[in-house]
Amino acid sequence: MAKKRRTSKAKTTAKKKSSGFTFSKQNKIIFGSLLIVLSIALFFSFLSYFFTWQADQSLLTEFSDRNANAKNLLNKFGAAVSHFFMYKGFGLAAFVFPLLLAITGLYLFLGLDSKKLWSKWIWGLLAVIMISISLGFFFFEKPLLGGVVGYEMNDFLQDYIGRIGIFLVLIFMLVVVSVRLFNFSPEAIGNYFREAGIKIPERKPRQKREKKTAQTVLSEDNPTVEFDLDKAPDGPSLTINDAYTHKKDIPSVNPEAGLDVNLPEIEEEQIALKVEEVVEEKEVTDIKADNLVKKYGFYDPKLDLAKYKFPPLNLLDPHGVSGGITINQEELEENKNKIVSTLKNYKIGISQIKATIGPTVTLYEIVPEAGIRISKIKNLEDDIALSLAALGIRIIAPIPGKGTVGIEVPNKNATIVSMRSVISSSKFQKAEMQLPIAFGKTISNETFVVDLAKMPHLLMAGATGQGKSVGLNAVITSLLYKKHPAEIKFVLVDPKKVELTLYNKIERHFLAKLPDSEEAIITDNTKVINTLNSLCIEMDQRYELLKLAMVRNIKEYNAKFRNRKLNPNDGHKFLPYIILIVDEFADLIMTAGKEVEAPIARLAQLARAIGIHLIIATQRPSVNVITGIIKANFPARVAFRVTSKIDSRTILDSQGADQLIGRGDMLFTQGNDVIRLQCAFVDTPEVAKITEYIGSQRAYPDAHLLPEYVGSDDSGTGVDYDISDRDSKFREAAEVVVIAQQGSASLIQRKLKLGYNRAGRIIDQLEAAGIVGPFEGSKARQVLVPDMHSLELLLQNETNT
Ligand SMILES: Nc1ncnc2c1ncn2[C@@H]1O[C@H](COP(=O)(O)OP(=O)(O)OP(=O)(O)O)[C@@H](O)[C@H]1O
Repeated sequence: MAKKRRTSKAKTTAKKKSSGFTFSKQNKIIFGSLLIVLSIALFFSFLSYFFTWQADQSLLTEFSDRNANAKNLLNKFGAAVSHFFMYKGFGLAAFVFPLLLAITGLYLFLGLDSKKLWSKWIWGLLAVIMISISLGFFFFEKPLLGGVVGYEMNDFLQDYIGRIGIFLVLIFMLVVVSVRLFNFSPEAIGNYFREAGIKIPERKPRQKREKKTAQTVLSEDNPTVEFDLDKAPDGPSLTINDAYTHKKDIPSVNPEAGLDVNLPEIEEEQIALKVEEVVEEKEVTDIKADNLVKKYGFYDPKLDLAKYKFPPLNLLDPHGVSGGITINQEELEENKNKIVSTLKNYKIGISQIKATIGPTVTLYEIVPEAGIRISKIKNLEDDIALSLAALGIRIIAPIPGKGTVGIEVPNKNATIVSMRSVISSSKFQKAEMQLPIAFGKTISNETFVVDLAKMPHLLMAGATGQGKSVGLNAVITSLLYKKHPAEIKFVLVDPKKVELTLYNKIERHFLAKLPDSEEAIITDNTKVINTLNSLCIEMDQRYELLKLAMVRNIKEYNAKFRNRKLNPNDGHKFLPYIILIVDEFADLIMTAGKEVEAPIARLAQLARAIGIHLIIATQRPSVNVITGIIKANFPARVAFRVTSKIDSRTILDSQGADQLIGRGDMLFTQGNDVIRLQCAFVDTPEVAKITEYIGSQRAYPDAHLLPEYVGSDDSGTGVDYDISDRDSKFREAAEVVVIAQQGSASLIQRKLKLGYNRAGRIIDQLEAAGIVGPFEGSKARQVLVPDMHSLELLLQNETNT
């Protein structure tokens, strides 16, 4: 305490002391004006001394005589002071004193920070001496100009270093002043002239003034400097204007001047100049585009259907879910206790447990006690499921990014996540994505939105009745709620013939088809090959356009087209995104075989940049359907519930999909983390309402036409096979087919234990031999030979001919 008091006392005395030395504001004004008046008096005294010094010199001894009058404007005082400062002192350099006094007076009068005054005085006095010596040196015959100091010092120095020595000293002092006050450097001088050469004349004074302020701040220059700077512009400015021809020269950056405040200003101008030069190259097209934009505005692809209205939210059903999830405290408590006791039975202690309630499952995050092995908990999956008497328990050990182990337990009453709730969420509404998809909600009840353009293709799998079709509808609905018909087109492949038929109504708005096809939605697998090949042609054409436009992807291309930088006469057009959706890929592979795989793989590999994205759904995620090449190109995968761990591995490369609970419970991965989601539910009547709403609006005259593909119509079957090239199992296969009266490759596969490809080849050979009919989509082929006897005859005839 005592110490504190002592320090505070010391502070106050210090304050008192310092206030004794500093001027009050009024005193500053008074003293400042006194100095200004004094400086004016000195200035006029000095000025008139030049003309009166001879007349007044004799009076200097009669200072006390009141009758004696001096000729100086300030009479005897003026004469005496001027004599002292100019004659006996520094000659013309004495003018610096009134200047210093005036500056000091102004500082005090205006209440400016007087700390900088010191440097001004030091530089001022130095200037006085320097000017005085210089004048004494150059005007040795007129000693008044340099004063006694100038004369005597010259005299003194001459005795020791001679006139040349004095000259060199003066030059050196000039350099010192220039470096310290004007930041002189050889580069700066060069830059100054070059820069001045490209500047428009009226900007020059501004540059000067900026330089001056910068120096006042940084180098605390003295009044002399300011005086000199004020003079400076007149001299070089004329020559600088004449140097206008150096316009293209870009001044080099002066590293030394980099410390100076006014350097960024110079740098800015350099950058601006560089940019101008780059622009010059593209000038013609850019100016053209700018003019077009000025005249017609940006190109708007939506203009054809300018009055198109996006489907309103009320077309979607809230599915009875008004608020959020209802939490059942008892259930939570019960599950927690069961988890804790089960783990305890296996001697696994828990230091912390936390629950996150999602729409379908609740995630219990546990922090095991130190020293517990994570794998031990992971192995207890089935035991925990047993004790909780619940299906669909999944253990995530550890949860990526967190130091916890997660146990997902299904809620007794799952909440439906309505499509309406995810579409209306701000996350989806505000999504700045190219192709936003609101899949559903995460375990922490957050809306999950992803960009299909980034995926860039999606593989969906799930056993029948687990929510695949609803998932596909959720994807399409999301896009319909966000995209204008001009921006996106769907190519729909629906071998089941019933799942996607509803979208027929929006054919002329949102669907794409082959020019010669009647229906936009492809239900016949044979036609898929043509469509896929057509998409490959579209892909190649788009790449060509991108190359011509010198852009890397569809986003940049469309932006350039909107800015009217691409000429439609050169074949450029606004490119909508194309999304190919195949609802039953396994079926497609089974019927159309390898011919489908090649274009799909090609599209998957290359189509991302040009805006063609594939979504492929399958019930059977077996390895012969989802082959290595397909998997490699579909990093984004969705798994609904599957029946086996193997299926889960095929689709996700990890297990877990077999432990889902169905009804839209799904796992999503985009390459690394697997996220559990509850898929948004959109029912068929809702889809019907949306398509009805869109379909009833003005449409394009036709569906978006894909490039024509001229391939073999019978899709490569009906090829003549040489009898000698036939498969060794051909005869057996023919018998199997005739006995069963069913021309299917899978039958041959099963009965003869062959691979799919070989069975497919044999079927083609059977067709060529006239044993089975042509390919008929999802139906088995017709068997043209009624019985074994006929088959025998047919084959015999063949060998005879
Ligand atoms: N996200 C969901 N939320 C709630 N219920 C769902 C969800 N998804 C699907 N269901 C329920 O599951 C049923 C079957 O879904 P869906 O028709 O999508 O299955 P699927 O996998 O397409 O079957 P299939 O392969 O046989 O066509 C739906 O009728 C619905 O009752």
